[in-house]
Amino acid sequence: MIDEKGILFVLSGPSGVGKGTVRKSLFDRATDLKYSISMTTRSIREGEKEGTDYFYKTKQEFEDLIKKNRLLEYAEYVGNYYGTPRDYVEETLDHGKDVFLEIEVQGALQVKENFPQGVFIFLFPPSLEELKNRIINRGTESEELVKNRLIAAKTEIEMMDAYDYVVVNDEIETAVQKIQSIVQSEHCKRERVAKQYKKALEADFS
Ligand SMILES: Nc1ncnc2c1ncn2[C@@H]1O[C@H](COP(=O)(O)OP(=O)(O)OP(=O)(O)O)[C@@H](O)[C@H]1O
Ligand SMILES: Nc1nc2c(ncn2[C@@H]2O[C@H](COP(=O)(O)O)[C@@H](O)[C@H]2O)c(=O)[nH]1
Repeated sequence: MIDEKGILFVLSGPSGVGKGTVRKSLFDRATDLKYSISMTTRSIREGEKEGTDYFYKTKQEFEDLIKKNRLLEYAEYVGNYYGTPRDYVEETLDHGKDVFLEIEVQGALQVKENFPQGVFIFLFPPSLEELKNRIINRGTESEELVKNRLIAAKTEIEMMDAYDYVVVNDEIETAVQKIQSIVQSEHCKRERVAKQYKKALEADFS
């Protein structure tokens, strides 16, 4: 059967590289992508909203979700849990809609095991110095947390080869356009495969 499910796109990259900024700019444009809102145990930041940025959970609530297998993937990242709701992603893909995840690397690797047909994009900083400046200037984390996130960034960058695409986030506009191009070309690839499959089926039955 021709696969009519949606495509799963996964965006990762070190903390402060600009994943959230690029994703929001992508979603501000006309897009058919559906964003999967994650669950987290981290505290809500000023300006964030429950159900828009995250679903905020206690540690106990999060561990219950893990036990009940309600998460497609989850990871402990710099002292907090983060995870992707399984039902939302599976149901949306089954309805033929594309899903976009913005998650860290350990979680992305778990997703890759279950969805090898997914499209994995790594957002890379123009330089490590710029990465550090961005996370410090965002001003949302204490000095210690910034330090821990930068330590995690090193390990994350080492895993970059596991991704299908690397996009450098120098100019936001350029990075967003590149991700839009990736989305379009992945659709074209699948259309081509579907056409080839259809042709082979017709030949079989003629
Ligand atoms: N291309 C860019 N040029 C300059 N500044 C940028 C760019 N992209 C993002 N920023 C800024 O860098 C900071 C970090 O961006 P953002 O919060 O989107 O990163 P993130 O990768 O989502 O981080 P985290 O993983 O910690 O949530 C923000 O202050 C944002 O405004
Ligand atoms: N494995 C997962 N990682 C996630 C998920 N949602 C967000 N994240 C990533 O966590 C870090 C920290 O996020 P922050 O909002 O505290 O700055 C960042 O890399 C996010 O992309 C998820 O569901 N699973």
